Amino acid sequence: MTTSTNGEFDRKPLIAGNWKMNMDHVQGITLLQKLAWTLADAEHDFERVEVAVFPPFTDLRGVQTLTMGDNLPVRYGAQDLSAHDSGAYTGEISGQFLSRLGCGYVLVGHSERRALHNESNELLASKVAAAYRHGVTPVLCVGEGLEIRQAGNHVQYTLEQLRGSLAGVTTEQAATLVVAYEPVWAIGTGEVAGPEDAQELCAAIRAELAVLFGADVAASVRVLYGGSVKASNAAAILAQRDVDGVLVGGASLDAAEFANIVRFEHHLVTD
Ligand SMILES: O=C(CO)COP(=O)(O)O
Repeated sequence: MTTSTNGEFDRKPLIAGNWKMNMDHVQGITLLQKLAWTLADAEHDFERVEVAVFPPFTDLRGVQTLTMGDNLPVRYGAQDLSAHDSGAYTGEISGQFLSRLGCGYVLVGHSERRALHNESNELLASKVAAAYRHGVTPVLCVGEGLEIRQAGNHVQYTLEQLRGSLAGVTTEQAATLVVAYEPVWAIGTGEVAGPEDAQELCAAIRAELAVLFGADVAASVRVLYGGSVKASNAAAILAQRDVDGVLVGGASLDAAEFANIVRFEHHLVTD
């Protein structure tokens, strides 16, 4: 993403909040209402900078009712989905259900699912396929752990995850894809990747997408950075050419802080 002199972006920035396993359905509604009021007060232009939240599954019906009832311009998605559409898969959630709940997006392959639930690139490729089958845009998460970074293999490792998790995706599907680069060592640690680190990997991801799907698709895919993003560091990260948004964990649970990340352009001058 660039912020050229006329203030136009190459791609519409996406500021996404991953609530993880926080906020029950009552708390979730309060948080979303606060966020919507704060952004409305600030006259935020949602056409210019898109906003999406990723609440727990149990919040999604309430989020749908609120956004429809109050006509909120905030988009939302789920944090995971099943590779299957229906059947004997106890505890799993179908992409079809997410679609019916108005989810525009779904996270696929968050590092916490890769690590805690042994989700492989092969399984994630089936989840990506399931998301497309039901018209929900996948936000594919990739990123390396500390040891891989220290060994200097972070680019190679991340691109392997990307290729493996996108196996079977068509060029047409890829045009709507969102990728989130989230280095595991920066998640929830307060250790944010420097803007140059974020740019290096986001650019490498875009270059790989060009190899896989062609330059036009690569130019349209939004690549986000995630890992300890806050209002105080978002603007510098988002000023990088290939960073088209951020995926925010902890700081998305505070409406005022998250709204300030959404309004990152207003911090560009002062940061
Ligand atoms: O995992 C993340 C978003 O998906 C990042 O989490 P934090 O912003 O809490 O580091």
